[in-house]
Amino acid sequence: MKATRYTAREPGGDGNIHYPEREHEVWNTLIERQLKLLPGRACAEYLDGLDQLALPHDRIPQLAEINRVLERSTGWQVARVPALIPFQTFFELLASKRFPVATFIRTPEELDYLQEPDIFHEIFGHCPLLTNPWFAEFTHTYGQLGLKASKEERVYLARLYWMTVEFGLVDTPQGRRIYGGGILSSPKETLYSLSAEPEHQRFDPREAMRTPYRIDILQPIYFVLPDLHQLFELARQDIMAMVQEAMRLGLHQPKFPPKAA
Ligand SMILES: C[C@H](O)[C@H](O)[C@H]1CNc2nc(N)[nH]c(=O)c2N1
Ligand SMILES: N[C@@H](Cc1ccccc1)C(=O)O
Ligand SMILES: [Fe+2]
Repeated sequence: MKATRYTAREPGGDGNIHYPEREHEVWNTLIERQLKLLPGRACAEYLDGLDQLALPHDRIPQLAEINRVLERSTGWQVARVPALIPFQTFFELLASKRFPVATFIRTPEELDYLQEPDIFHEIFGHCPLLTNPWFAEFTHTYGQLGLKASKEERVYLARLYWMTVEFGLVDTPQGRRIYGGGILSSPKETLYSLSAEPEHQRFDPREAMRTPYRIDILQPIYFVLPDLHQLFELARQDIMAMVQEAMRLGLHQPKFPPKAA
């Protein structure tokens, strides 16, 4: 696990996390910037979830505020974690309808894009869609499968997650839209993902699982769902059989340069 450059903050005696003013300012800059960019770029289900969350602009929200909305809509909760967590913990959380939130926020220098999932990524990027029953069911099923999966199967499942929940796009009658939380929390990747620069492929679960990725660059390829309900359909199919097929067919060549050592 890559060492994180950030330190997650813990709650004080009153149960609240006390962030310094400069960190609330990063949140404010990020949310104001993204709220200008996302109309016409984020999918309707995400924007609906964002309305339900009614996130504050002037401060980093407390996890309890998020939980009140998630509890009411899909029964999900957010769970405070220190940073990137191991697969085992990650799948245990998702399998119990808890989403990991690392309680640190990026520095102004990394505002447009950072390699680690900070609180803005987890809350602004992922939580709005966790108010959507279909998306919540897919994520819950995914966690349960991950828990039962072998080490090698988990690597294929991670690619499926990466190409959907993290970096997925969806075609809609109004045009191509973003649903992946990893894009929605990055001003830079929001614009880049819908541009002609990256490759766009029609979503196929096996192809997604065969496609290697790096977490420290803008993605070279995005998979596009014909509609968001397809994720719900996928949760009802035999994903582990698709994992076996992807393993048998093997990995595609990486579309990115090897990571500088
Ligand atoms: C499967 C997924 O892509 C990734 O590997 C997991 C692992 N650990 C994580 N840890 C945190 N805090 N947040 C995440 O989104 C993830 N994602
Ligand atoms: N790159 C995302 C954060 C992220 C890190 C790692 C995995 C997924 C997303 C952002 O800048 O907001
Ligand atoms: Fe994420």
